[in-house]
Amino acid sequence: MSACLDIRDLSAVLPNGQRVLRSVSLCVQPGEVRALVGESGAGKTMIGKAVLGVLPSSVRIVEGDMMLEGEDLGRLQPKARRTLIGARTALIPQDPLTALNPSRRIGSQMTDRLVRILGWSGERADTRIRQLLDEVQIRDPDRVLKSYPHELSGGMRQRVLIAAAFAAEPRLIVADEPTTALDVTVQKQILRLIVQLQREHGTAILFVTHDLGVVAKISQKVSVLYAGKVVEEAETAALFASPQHPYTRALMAATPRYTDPFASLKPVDEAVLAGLATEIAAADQAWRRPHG
Ligand SMILES: Nc1ncnc2c1ncn2[C@@H]1O[C@H](COP(=O)(O)OP(=O)(O)OP(=O)(O)O)[C@@H](O)[C@H]1O
Repeated sequence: MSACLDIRDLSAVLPNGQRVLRSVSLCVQPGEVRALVGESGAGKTMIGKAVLGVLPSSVRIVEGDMMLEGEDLGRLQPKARRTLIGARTALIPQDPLTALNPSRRIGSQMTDRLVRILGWSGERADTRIRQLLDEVQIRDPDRVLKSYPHELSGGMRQRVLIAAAFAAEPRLIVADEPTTALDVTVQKQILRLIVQLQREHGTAILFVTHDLGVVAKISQKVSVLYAGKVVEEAETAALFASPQHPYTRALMAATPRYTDPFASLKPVDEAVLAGLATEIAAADQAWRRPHG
């Protein structure tokens, strides 16, 4: 069986030649949750955007392959690629408010993707959306479907977007810090909901987070990123039991009680960061030689 997502040696650069992704490789099996963890600017969101085909125009992929259920995305024509990505993937974004159009009712926004991208009838889309609203425990679907985004709480808006993401039965969901913009009390409920739906639907998730506590709760495998480079990947339990890379250990040490959302973060050890900078500079130099 092919992997759900197989990224090999993916490098992306800015117009000035700076690499924002450095030979990234990772594989997500069907139904598996893979966490991408790292500090701000590590390139977690960039990987998600590369998979969804929505990289900023200033970022150019210069090397590597991305296979979605065995289909090589790089070999497809742009239209075929968009269709494939639209049918097989979905996004749960970080900020539900900015992800929703403020001037349109929730109902039409939720059915839109099913009707426009997947060609479903309005009736089929409406039935499916109501089914999913029930799964995300929204008990008054009529009111929610008629509401505008600002009329719902942050948690409700994220429930709506989770329902929309699962509605078309994607094979892979990119969840980009889906609880970060929410109140701490709501974060746990939303995380629990994502796990529940992920298990019930057997969907693979690429879960972007800076929070090791979330990694421990949600994922089976984890890639630790720094400066666009995967510095370590492992089964989640193995990573916590025995982190191999000095940066992973430093990241854990910087979050002493990483299961506690109220624990204060400390800066990552500077000597470790200096070592990493040297490692990355050497890798960049070696990479530049054949790439001009
Ligand atoms: N639109 C853009 N154009 C150019 N560079 C960008 C753009 N967006 C992000 N970057 C750069 O790409 C690198 C990776 O950014 P990315 O947003 O993927 O990090 P991240 O790990 O998701 O961080 P955060 O947790 O802060 O979202 C950073 O150096 C960032 O400055």
